Amino acid sequence: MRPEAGAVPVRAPFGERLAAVRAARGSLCVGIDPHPGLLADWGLEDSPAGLERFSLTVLDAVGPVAAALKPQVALYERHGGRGLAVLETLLARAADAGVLTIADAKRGDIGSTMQAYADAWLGEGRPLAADAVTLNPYLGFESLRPALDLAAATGRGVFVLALTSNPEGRSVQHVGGAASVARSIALAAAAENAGRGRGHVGLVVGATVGDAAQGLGLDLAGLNGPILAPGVGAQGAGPRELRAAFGDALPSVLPTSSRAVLAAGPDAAALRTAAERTRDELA
Ligand SMILES: O=C(O)c1cc(=O)[nH]c(=O)n1[C@@H]1O[C@H](COP(=O)(O)O)[C@@H](O)[C@H]1O
Repeated sequence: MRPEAGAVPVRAPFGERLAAVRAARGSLCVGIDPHPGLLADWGLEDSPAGLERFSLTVLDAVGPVAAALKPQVALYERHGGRGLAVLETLLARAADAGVLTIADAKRGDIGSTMQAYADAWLGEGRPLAADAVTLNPYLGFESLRPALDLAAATGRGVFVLALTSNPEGRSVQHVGGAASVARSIALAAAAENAGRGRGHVGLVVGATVGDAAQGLGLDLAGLNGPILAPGVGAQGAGPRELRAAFGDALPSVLPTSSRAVLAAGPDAAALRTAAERTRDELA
């Protein structure tokens, strides 16, 4: 059972919990992206019932061999309230099973509204609260303050977009050269984590970004927090791309793959094997 809203959190800081899970299960994060085409491939309807079967199958098959599961919330939102109810069920079942969840919601808004997003995705006892949430800093890193503070207070984490895996990201994130937008986000995240054992403020840096992090002077090894690296598999990144993108910071990286692992379903054993193989190839 989840604690009531307002109850004192009992969990350890997110960075500590993540480190413990990684030591036991490795570093792969598997995205749960129930695209209509994948549901069809699995013989499931594009409906809340299909979504639930898909989500819980991935949880049971992959949860025990992954560092975290990352549901992409748009693929639940497109089913309206019943889709969000499935996401709620998935998050609750994962919490009961001791599987860490990162809600890929990419939220970001002016401070007063950000407070509501923070409460929705990180608030104690809230139905959609995950262990961590992805955040979009386009309104300014400091606009994320409610989520940064609530995550710290509740033992949860955030992953702030810095260098995204899509080619269009550079038109915003690389702007400024030596004082790039991406570097300013990385510096702000590192400042949040300073003085903490293992920081709760992570960054999103795509596995596909090549040498952009070094080129723009991002000190990823000095972040003192986790780095979510989507782009493994379907977007073309593998072990070589991860090494090139992260170098010394690799121990902090959670390589992240969705479609390439999910395509192995619906058979649970095949799904688990695909996740283990991906994890071990990247280790
Ligand atoms: O925040 C994310 O998760 C994310 C950031 C990013 O830079 N690139 C990126 O692909 N993602 C998400 O990661 C997942 C990638 O899925 P696959 O390409 O199927 O592995 C999708 O849910 C994306 O929305």
